[in-house]
Amino acid sequence: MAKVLIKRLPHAEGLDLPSYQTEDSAGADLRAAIDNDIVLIPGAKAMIPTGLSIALPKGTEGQVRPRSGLASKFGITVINAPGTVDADYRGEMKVSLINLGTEDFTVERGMRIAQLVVAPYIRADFEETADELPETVRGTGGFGSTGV
Ligand SMILES: O=c1ccn([C@H]2C[C@H](O)[C@@H](COP(=O)(O)OP(=O)(O)OP(=O)(O)O)O2)c(=O)[nH]1
Ligand SMILES: [Mg+2]
Repeated sequence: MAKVLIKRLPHAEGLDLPSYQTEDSAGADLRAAIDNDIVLIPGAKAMIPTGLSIALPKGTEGQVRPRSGLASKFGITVINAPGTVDADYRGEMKVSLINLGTEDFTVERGMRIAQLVVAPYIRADFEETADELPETVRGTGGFGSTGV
């Protein structure tokens, strides 16, 4: 368990903090901190505020991922999935939703719209080389090179 400090902005007053729904859930659900309903017509997108700013531990990122129920039932997903919340970001966390379904979808205040996975990452020290890259069996094969 990593301690993550959260700052609640005024428009998140009364809403639950991100919460894990079961003991071993990887994602903590994020809630919509909106005053009025937002109707997403098919194809429409909207940036939904969470009303929260967070300070993730150094060396971790927040991955903003879709909820599979909203995606499979209604076609509601996160446009930039997985969104990246940097450990040094102190602005409001937001969720970019899009309606890929065929019906209008109404986002209501407090609705659990996406989930946040806190994950470790490593940073690369990118170094250009004039030599060949280390050889591998795969080589340049990709994009279906191993068949379906
Ligand atoms: O789903 C998301 C994705 C990003 N962010 C915030 C936190 C993140 O640290 C910041 C920047 O995100 P990103 O690097 O993905 O966007 P960018 O377009 O590269 O913006 P920037 O130039 O600010 O890095 O925006 C969110 O609140 N939700
Ligand atoms: Mg960026």
